[in-house]
Amino acid sequence: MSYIIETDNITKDFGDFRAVNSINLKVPRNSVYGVLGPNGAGKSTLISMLCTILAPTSGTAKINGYDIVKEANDVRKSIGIVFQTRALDDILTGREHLEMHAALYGVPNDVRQDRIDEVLELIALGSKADEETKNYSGGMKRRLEIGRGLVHHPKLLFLDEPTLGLDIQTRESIWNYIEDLKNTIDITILLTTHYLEEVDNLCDDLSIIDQGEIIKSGNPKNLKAELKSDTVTLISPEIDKLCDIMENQTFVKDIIKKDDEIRLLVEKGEDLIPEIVKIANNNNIKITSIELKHPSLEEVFIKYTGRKIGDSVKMRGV
Ligand SMILES: Nc1ncnc2c1ncn2[C@@H]1O[C@H](COP(=O)(O)OP(=O)(O)OP(=O)(O)O)[C@@H](O)[C@H]1O
Repeated sequence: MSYIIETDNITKDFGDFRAVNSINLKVPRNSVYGVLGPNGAGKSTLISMLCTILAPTSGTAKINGYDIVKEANDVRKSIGIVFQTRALDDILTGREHLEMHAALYGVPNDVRQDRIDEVLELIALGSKADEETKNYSGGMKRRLEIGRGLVHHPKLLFLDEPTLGLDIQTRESIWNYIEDLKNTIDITILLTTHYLEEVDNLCDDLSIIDQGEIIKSGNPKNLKAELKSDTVTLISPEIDKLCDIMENQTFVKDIIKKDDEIRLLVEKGEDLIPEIVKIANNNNIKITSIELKHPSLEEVFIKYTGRKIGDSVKMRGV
């Protein structure tokens, strides 16, 4: 497989504090990759090194095949960056922002206008292109910032907390744009976030980073499946009898009874549903409702970090 990002024990110390500790990350081309971690986990420090803004203390990385220290210029040409802090000038129009960025990145004059029109269409801002950005909504501003990161046709786009501070509706519309980008152009997107739904909705693969280290990587579906803790909730008018029978089944790891329902903790719940229905039928027990719930990424995060993503980080040092 070809990787657009490959890091080799990349490490960053600030004085005697180790912010990023020997990270080995491999990001496949043309994917959306999530780096998930609580505040202070080291996400921005890692991204800053990959973008050549910060030099690593030790270790190294290749971006699009180029070394981040020895071939920094080639790395910069290969990437687009959208930082979490908003950086638009209120009195410039959307088009002017894109023109400035295109000039800054040396997009040749003869293709510049076409590129800008192409990006405006991609981020659906064509009709607002000549308005000052002070009149844009939060979501439009964010789309413009993403568009700005695309004008020079990067192979890799870094999105640092792309939906931080946006309301849920705007967040969902940004997710749709990111999804469209991935399907429309030849690009890899690396996004850092502490929103679990963002990773679940968008990312092909993810790494959980905590206290400067990668503690688990994989794709969201497999990471959830690995927890082996599906819940099958059953409702029945004969719940006590059903509970007695289910308690004796070897596939039931745990059982919780609440009012007229029981919850069975099982592995691979979808494979077991026919078996559960058959057992109930054989015992003449009517089931009025059956519901399967897979574990969420939140449960994955708690398993590997020992706490919820919103909780503060532990103190750490070298
Ligand atoms: N220039 C610096 N000097 C000293 N410490 C720093 C510096 N930059 C970052 N840190 C520390 O390194 C750790 C990682 O910070 P970083 O910004 O990379 O985390 P993060 O995961 O991006 O957090 P957030 O989600 O809040 O942006 C934090 O404890 C932070 O205080």
